[in-house]
Amino acid sequence: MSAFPDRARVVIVGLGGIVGASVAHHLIERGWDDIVGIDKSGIPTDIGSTAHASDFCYATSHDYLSTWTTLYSIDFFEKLGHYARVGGLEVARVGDDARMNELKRKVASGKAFGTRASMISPAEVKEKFPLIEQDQIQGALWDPDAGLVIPRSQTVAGKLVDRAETSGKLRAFSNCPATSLVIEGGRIRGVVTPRGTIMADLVVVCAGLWGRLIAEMAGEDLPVFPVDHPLTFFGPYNEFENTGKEIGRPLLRDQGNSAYLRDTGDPKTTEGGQIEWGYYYESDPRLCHPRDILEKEFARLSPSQRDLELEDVLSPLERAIELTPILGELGYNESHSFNGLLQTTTDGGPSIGESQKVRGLWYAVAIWVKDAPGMARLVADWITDGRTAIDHASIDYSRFNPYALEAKFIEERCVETASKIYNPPVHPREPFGGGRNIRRSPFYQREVELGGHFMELGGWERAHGYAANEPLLEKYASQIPVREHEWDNRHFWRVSNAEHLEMTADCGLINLSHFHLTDITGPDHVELLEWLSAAKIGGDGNIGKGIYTHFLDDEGNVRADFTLFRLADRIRLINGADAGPRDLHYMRRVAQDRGLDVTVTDVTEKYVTIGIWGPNARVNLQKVVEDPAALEKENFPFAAIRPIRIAGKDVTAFRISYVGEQGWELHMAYEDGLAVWDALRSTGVIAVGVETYANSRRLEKSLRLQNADLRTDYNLLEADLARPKVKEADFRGKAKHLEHRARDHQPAMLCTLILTDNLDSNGIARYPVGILPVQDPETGETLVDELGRRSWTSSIVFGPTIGKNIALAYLPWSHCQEGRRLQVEYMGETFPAEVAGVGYKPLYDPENLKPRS
Ligand SMILES: NCCCC(=O)O
Repeated sequence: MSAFPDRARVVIVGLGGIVGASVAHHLIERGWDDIVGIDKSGIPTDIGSTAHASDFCYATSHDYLSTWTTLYSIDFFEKLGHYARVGGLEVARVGDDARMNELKRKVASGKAFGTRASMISPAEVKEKFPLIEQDQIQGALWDPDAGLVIPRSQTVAGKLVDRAETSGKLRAFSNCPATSLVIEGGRIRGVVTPRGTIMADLVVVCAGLWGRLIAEMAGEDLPVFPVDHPLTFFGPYNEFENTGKEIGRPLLRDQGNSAYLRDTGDPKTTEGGQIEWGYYYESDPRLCHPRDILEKEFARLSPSQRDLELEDVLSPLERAIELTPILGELGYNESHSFNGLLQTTTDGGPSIGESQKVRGLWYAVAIWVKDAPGMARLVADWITDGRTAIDHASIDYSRFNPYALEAKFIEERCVETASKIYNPPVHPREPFGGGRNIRRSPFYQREVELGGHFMELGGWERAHGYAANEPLLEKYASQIPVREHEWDNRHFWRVSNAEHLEMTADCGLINLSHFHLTDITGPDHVELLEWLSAAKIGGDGNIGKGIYTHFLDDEGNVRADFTLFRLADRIRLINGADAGPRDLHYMRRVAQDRGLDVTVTDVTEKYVTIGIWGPNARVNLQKVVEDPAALEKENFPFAAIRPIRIAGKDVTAFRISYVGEQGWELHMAYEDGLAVWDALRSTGVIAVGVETYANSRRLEKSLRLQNADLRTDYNLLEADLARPKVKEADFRGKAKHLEHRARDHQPAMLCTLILTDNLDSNGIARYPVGILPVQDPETGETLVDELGRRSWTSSIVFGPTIGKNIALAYLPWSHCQEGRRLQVEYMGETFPAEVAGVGYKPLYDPENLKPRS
């Protein structure tokens, strides 16, 4: 063993798990050396979740990033000779139509993201998996590429570490916990261990179940929580003895019963042939704070394998025996069964990326085995290049607002996500029930009185529509279909579409208090934003203007989309609630890296915003402002910002529109908000729910949303957001952007699609939600562009003014023709679609005359 080092380029905390080992491997692959890995246990770990994981790899999911990371991992494990591609089943029991529909949706997501999952009949299931009672099921998803890491991910972790050590680029130290971090001037300097302090430029925390304890050393928290997960064993099961098969049968998921099953294969190649049956406590998840995880010497099996009472799982086990009677025939191996700890998280995603507080401290926590090599590849690329092969917004630790890193919130949300690991299916629009009412606008009580239908974003309670507007349903009945399919209608309120139409005919107020607001001040604030933004920011002519622009990454791809106010002494960035926190941390880091003297401050809770839009926006606003003439078209040009006064309060009015109508965003101090709301409502203008703003009118206007339609997977020209001219000043991504402009066409374009017919095979009109693969009707295959990127609906909604389902999707250049016929797949059925516009193409008011009226 090498001498204990006192310095390294990188220290990995938690090297012994599959995540730590994979990070070491990928950093080395990206050219890093002088890496030290430490682990509080053995290497490979004998106490972490890698030591007991079931090692499933199912790639098919509704999340593109996790499909990508799992497919990458499968390939990685297979190349190492450690993957059994036995295939995986997910069954729907007779009577469980919700599960059956979910499986069909999953197959569609698989087609969108590139898996080979398909639906198969009960007879086909029986053929693949003879242990099943065929009459218990109505169908199944079959993924031929699902499988298991063999013999265990723990073995792979050991092998990766051995290889890395052999390369001379990694030194590994087991039984060496991190006891504190050395942090100076907001930067990581090293890790303290009982064996000595290792100074380092970078520290990557891969400590899995104990990750929160390491984050605490940096004064921050991770939104993750270990949760019990019963793993039970039945045997002996020696059907595959001497067959040479590591694993004999496909994997079986029975999510309707919150359970799964697998065999452990040939006893000669494993620990003895058994069947593993696993379960998730979904009605009563049992969290275990990392502080309460036992030390090794006190644990019966290991700290992450906690004792299990069979009675706790008896009733789901009985249901499992109905499906797979063999479980009742084999003996229960009590001594080998346990509650394995796995990580659950507040939003289902891991915590990856640089610390919010300490530069050079990175987290890679809450990663399942199936994603570990893929996530490690992203981490290594991110650390090395500042970007990753696919957009990483959904895993970035910077995505969390401060309230989302508080203990109570973490616990509430983790309980909720733990209760939804398998069942019931999660609707794409499903709001969280826990961790609510964190942020309420000053008009919240008024909205409650109006019968607001609330969902949450960025901690804000947002009304998507108001019961008080239901009388409008009669007025617009012919334009607002009743959604007969429960799934299409879930978490949707028909009144929202009536509000949409009323705003179009007259005027409406929209509560936009959820905007994430960041003030950038200091001598270099313009220089920072000039460097980051594609639009020109500097120059006195821009003072008093609102500017819509983007941050690009070094590849010229879109990483942020927002408006900003160029004020005399500051820039205020107005951002989506979802995207804002990441952009705030990004600006701070870039300013620091470039040595700029700026202060970046989150002012989200200090100000609120109301939108007033519609053909009568001006006349209504003129009724309550102190100087009505100032609102006249000639006095208040489009995109201008002007101070106005309403109800004796100072308001910053911004003439802009995300809903394609005449009107303003009105920004004011939080404490002035209620008076302004009441004054505006006194004119008789209705409150319009945020559904119109965020979804229905947005898509009628072909407007793009960051983290849905805009991602770093596509460039600014593909998103059709490039300006006519490129600004003089240099900016991040400019060189690549110029290269993109020089092409005669882009590999793909973000297009507007309409569903030309939405009747399903039962004659029911459908209003699809979620991810739908976009296919060529000739072949039935999902479209793929020349860079291998697949086409799916990044947004989809019914537009009541247009009377059709409208979607946005990136299409390969070969299919970018207006009128081109396509199809989309939803719940096992295909619907004809058509390209309504290549690139940015509003279907409502295509000339954009209304906002400028
Ligand atoms: N803990 C076992 C994982 C099972 C699954 O991936 O469904």
